[in-house]
Amino acid sequence: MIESKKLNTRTPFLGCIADDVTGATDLAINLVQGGMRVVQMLGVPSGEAADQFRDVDAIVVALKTRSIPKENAIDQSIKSARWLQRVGVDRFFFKYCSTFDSTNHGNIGPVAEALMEELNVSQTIFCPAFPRAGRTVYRGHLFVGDQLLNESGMQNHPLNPMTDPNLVRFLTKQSTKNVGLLSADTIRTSSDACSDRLANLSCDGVSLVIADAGNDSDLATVADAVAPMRLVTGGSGLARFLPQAYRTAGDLKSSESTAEMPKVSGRSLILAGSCSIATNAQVQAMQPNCSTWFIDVPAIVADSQSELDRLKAWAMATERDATLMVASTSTPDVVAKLQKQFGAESVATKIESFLGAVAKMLVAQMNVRQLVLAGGETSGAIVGALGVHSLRIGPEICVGVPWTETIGHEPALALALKSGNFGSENFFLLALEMLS
Ligand SMILES: Nc1ncnc2c1ncn2[C@@H]1O[C@H](COP(=O)(O)OP(=O)(O)OP(=O)(O)O)[C@@H](O)[C@H]1O
Ligand SMILES: O=C(O)[C@@H](O)C(=O)CO
Repeated sequence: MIESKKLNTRTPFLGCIADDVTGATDLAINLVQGGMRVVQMLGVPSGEAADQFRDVDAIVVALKTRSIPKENAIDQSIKSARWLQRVGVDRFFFKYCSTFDSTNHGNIGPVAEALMEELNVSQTIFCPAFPRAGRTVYRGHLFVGDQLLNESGMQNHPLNPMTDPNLVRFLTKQSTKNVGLLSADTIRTSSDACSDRLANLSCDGVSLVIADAGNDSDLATVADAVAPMRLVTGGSGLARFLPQAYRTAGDLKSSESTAEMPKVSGRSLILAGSCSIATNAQVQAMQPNCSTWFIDVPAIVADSQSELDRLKAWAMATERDATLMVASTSTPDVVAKLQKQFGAESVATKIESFLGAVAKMLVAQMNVRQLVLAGGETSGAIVGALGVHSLRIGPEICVGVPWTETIGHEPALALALKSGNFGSENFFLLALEMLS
């Protein structure tokens, strides 16, 4: 018996596929806090894995697939899953946003179904709840703090406005398989009761199961119940409890996980492309502490190179060590106007690639080495422009946001990738003070 458990424990054990880069670092820090040694990769990984993952329990692959056409999202997710299988991982986790960011067409349902087929899985769980960040699910309805999802500000999201808080109904629209619920009543009975309920749902032909969760104790119970599943899907709230569940099941060895501060000195830069309520407040609160450039969106649509040149001249004229902040962050009325004028997708892409070019220029020419990025799509575009391929996870700045340090990137950079809605009003200052 002991012998077979020994054979079951392997490193890397868990392979994760995240649909955006801030979500990936959120997942990574939660796995580290759960006691796993984690490496984060950016983009679909390729090549053979050498010895580099021998001392790693989990690999987190950060994609940028949340808001792209679903065929493309499926393709990148499956390629990542195949690479993870080649590396030898045993269990898989598909990470999406704790606010279930998606549309009636996907990509959460379609990607999950494609992964199920690839991994030969007949049932999986959908557990976005992240109570420490205020996201809870009750009777299949998603709340942000005290508000239903569709009244939380997420109804104004620039790319995926969330207008239906009923996740069973919403996931059904995106999926081909039957959707059911693992309710709080069952979860609060026991993890065995959850396993029984999952088995009964499976007999009834239900393959996709939304899980309620109102607190960390619910998540720990769900984690115990889903530990045997080859594929689990959800937010980082559940992921925080999976390492212990795998250890209790005898599938994962205990290991020493560390989260060291990045040791990178140089100039600091904040780049904000999120238009969430939290980021709007954070950008406003940071202004007295830095030199700020607000992006003129019509001007970058017309001629982004001239705007980049203007921005460079502004940056050169700032005090030598001043923190710089460049933001497109706007209120919903301004966003709606710009989207009407230029098209939602096109304006988003222009802003993302402009911010990517700003980051590249300021790192290359102005000794910027410490970057705080706000927004998942935004961060994905910027790390892509910088050519960052993997990250070491450092200590947590606030729930779901760690400092990270680039691996194998010249020059080394300290990066904080903040999910749009995470962090208190003084997040940017807090983050930079941790480095000083
Ligand atoms: N002023 C603006 N008008 C229209 N679109 C904008 C504006 N500023 C930013 N955007 C776009 O809105 C999108 C914001 O998405 P992003 O993922 O970066 O933030 P978020 O959704 O708040 O964060 P997260 O995904 O981490 O929750 C980006 O594609 C960005 O380019
Ligand atoms: O789950 C969350 O809320 C975040 O990790 C995220 O994915 C936001 O982009």
